[in-house]
Amino acid sequence: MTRTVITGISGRMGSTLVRLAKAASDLAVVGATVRPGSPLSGQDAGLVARLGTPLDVLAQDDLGRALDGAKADVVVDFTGPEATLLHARICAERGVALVVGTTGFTPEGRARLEAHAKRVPIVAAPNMSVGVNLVIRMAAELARVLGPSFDVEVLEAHHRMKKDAPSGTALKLAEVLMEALGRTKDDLTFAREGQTGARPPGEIGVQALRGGDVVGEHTVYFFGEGERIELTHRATNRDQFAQGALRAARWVAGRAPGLYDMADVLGLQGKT
Ligand SMILES: NC(=O)C1=CN([C@@H]2O[C@H](COP(=O)(O)OP(=O)(O)OC[C@H]3O[C@@H](n4cnc5c(N)ncnc54)[C@H](OP(=O)(O)O)[C@@H]3O)[C@@H](O)[C@H]2O)C=CC1
Ligand SMILES: O=C(O)C1=N[C@H](C(=O)O)C[C@H](O)C1
Repeated sequence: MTRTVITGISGRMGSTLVRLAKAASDLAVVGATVRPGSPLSGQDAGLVARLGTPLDVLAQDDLGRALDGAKADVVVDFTGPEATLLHARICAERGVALVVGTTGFTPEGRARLEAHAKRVPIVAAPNMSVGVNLVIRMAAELARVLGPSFDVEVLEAHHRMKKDAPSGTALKLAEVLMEALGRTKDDLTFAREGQTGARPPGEIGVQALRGGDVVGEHTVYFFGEGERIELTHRATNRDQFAQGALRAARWVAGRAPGLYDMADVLGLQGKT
């Protein structure tokens, strides 16, 4: 049984995680948190996560308090960069493994996460869906085989409430495409406007759409002469992200300290 604490349980991902963890016979939800000062603190986690039934675990507005006496194996965190870094510090101090789905870290924030991962095992991935992680690998393979004569563009679409852009997944796609094509960050173009001139060879475009209730869509375009390839993933609900995160939670509990990603969890070997 993997004893699991879930943070941010009133959120879109937090509430999905509570529902799916409760339904899993090999996971026990032993703690849950909401934002500091939230009026939901002290209420039953099942009700806060809108399950309609109690969980017999009280939501706390502090991860330290949620961990007290919980004997947790792992914390699963989909909140925001600042909260996640605080949670990572608490996990490092307490020796508890962590799964991070949060996106939008600055390079400095990412470095702080790496520092905490020297003390405890952390799985961090911008997208926990198994399907998306396979798409990421396929994108790299297509780029390698098609080569520099194809123009590569990444397009993502998300709901109107998303706080960061481009999505963490789009940035990860750009990173693996860059590596596969031998390009650098200087080749990334995040928006176009005005007299841009002809598309420079080697450019990788990354564009973001926001609106409505779009759960998450990513397309990598390979534009060639006389043909074009489009590699698309569309999420129609959040369950696959949460199932991937719970798979990571089972996998990371008891591992050696280190920063892992979903490729490690899924056993995907070799270069992306
Ligand atoms: N890796 C993946 O597969 C996926 C990653 N994501 C990422 O996960 C993150 C969350 O997304 P989403 O669920 O849509 O966002 P939401 O805004 O719906 O949920 C975030 C929750 O975190 C809570 N929160 C904020 N600060 C704290 C804190 N200090 N302690 C506890 N709870 C806190 C918020 O509380 P309040 O409501 O009071 O503000 C909110 O309930 C984003 O970074 C998103 O990009 C999303 C989907 C998949
Ligand atoms: O905020 C979201 O909703 C999502 N964020 C992740 C990202 O930034 O890549 C993953 C998913 O597409 C949903």
